[in-house]
Amino acid sequence: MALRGDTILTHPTYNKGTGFPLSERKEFGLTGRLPYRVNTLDEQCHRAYDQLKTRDTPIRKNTFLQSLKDQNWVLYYSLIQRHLKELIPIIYTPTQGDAIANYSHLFRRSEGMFLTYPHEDSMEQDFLEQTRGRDIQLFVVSDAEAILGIGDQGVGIATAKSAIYTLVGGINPTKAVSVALDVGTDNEELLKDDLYVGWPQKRVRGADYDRFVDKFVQLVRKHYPHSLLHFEDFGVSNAKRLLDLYHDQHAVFNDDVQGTGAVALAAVMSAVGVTKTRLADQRFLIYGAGSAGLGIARQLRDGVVKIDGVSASDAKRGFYILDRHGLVKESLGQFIRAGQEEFARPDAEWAGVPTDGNGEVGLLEVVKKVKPTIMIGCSTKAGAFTEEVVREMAKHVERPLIMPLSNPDRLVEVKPSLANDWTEGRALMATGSPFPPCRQPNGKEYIIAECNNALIYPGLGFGAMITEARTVTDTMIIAGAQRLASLAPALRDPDLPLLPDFADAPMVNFEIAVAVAEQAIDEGTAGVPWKKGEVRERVKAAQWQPVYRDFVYDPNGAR
Ligand SMILES: NC(=O)c1ccc[n+]([C@@H]2O[C@H](COP(=O)([O-])OP(=O)(O)OC[C@H]3O[C@@H](n4cnc5c(N)ncnc54)[C@H](O)[C@@H]3O)[C@@H](O)[C@H]2O)c1
Ligand SMILES: O=C(O)C[C@H](O)C(=O)O
Ligand SMILES: [Mn+2]
Repeated sequence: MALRGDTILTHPTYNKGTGFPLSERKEFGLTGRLPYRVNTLDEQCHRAYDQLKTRDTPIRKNTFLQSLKDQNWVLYYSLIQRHLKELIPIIYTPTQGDAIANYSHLFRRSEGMFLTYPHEDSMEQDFLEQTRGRDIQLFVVSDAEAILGIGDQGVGIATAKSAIYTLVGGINPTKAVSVALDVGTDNEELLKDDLYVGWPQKRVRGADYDRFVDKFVQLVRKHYPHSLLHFEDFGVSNAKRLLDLYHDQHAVFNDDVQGTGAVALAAVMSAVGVTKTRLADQRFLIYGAGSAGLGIARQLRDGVVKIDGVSASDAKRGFYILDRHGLVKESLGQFIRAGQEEFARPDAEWAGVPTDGNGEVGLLEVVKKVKPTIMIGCSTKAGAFTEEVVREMAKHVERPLIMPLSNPDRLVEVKPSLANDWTEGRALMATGSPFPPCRQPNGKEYIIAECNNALIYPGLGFGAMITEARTVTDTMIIAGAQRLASLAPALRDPDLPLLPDFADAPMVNFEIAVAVAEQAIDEGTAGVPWKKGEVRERVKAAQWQPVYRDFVYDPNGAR
């Protein structure tokens, strides 16, 4: 390595702080630059954790950790790895929502790559400046139009998604880049804010937007043909459309559509294990039919087909989806958005069911008529699953599965404690953000599974990346979901949570990566000539660990 002195101390990839051993201090010109004591990584983590504890709110803890990440990656990842369950909600959902919403005000140091619409002409040069000499395997890109459930955040960058890839999936952070595609914002608050750091113009849409995104995707394809391109929090009019557009060109993955679909399928498989029924026996109600809601609907439908051997048209009959205009039924016409039409219910089926003044059928009426066994929320509408709705559902089903998946936590369709009370502790539950356990009337504690795509996307992505998969197929995703479901605690004991705990997420995602890689090899999507039997060892060997590596000074070497 050719870096020396302050340059190495201010470079988060190489900095070890007081962790530099004496020999390296001498070699890199640091002896006079650091205090006497050489600390172990354990000691450094101890100190950083003590400092973190003095920050009294989640957002202050988030800022502290961000600053640590700007200084020393090994220390940052090692500290979080030691306190994974406590700190994931600080760096990721739900706190990350506040951090992104306040990005311009909390701003200290930029991280990742910013490709901004008015600089379109220099995009290739900008891209190459940021990636030169690097072996990039993963791009996590967002245009920040639909960040969690909090909407358009302009220049919000999905760095937390990348950090989770490292923490949970074992991706080397030097091989991952977060990219902000800044095409403006329609968020008036941001446009009026003098401190806003993004491009303060209305969002570019239509052909200009498509050209800009395409330019970026083609750069990824040209310079990193074997990388995985992960799309995050794009608006509903673009998410699925872009996924379909690039699906056959490159290994692309939309987390909100596919990651959420996969983790929801695993939770539902776990629940049907508890109720000893089949996927094909369920009546699914999905409330909020945007990127996530439709991704889940399609994934569950495909799961019913693949796992229970039912035809696609029969499988589809079990689905009822609702959006802003209530139940999606054929007569909604122009209000049916692309992707919803395949789930639209025939009107004849709803004859005689009470509607509002506009002929729309609301949630309560759908629950009364359909008697769903599963109700999933991805609407961003806090409290939409009211007491009346939940009690009505629980009247007809012994163990209703209720999954309010909207994030962050303040946007959940129903708080688990309320759903637990209203169903006398009978509800099986999984949420998008972490929630405390509930107490059932029999005195038992019920742990609420966290059904967040972070429980699966790091493994899905790693499996695709390591095999240099040419495309990410539905069958690879189902293989990952099935492996996740097989690890569900509820399958061992129905009183246990529907999904593994986040503390076990690294082990779980290792298994998911293996399953996805094996599937890619089986179906011929893999670009590497591996045999299935070697996958486990390959994945293990490729996982990055946050430990200090020895450095040798070489004035002529790379940095
Ligand atoms: N748990 C997870 O892993 C996970 C993953 C992805 C998204 N989410 C959450 O799901 C929510 C939706 O995300 P998305 O990416 O699908 O957003 P989206 O904007 O694509 O979809 C939201 C949908 O909800 C509909 N909607 C809004 N208000 C409604 C209302 N009052 N009644 C019925 N429908 C309504 C919208 O019309 C839209 O179709 C967000 O809160 C997001 O954080 C959770
Ligand atoms: O970011 C998350 O917590 C999950 C999901 O991708 C979301 O958009 O809500
Ligand atoms: Mn998301």
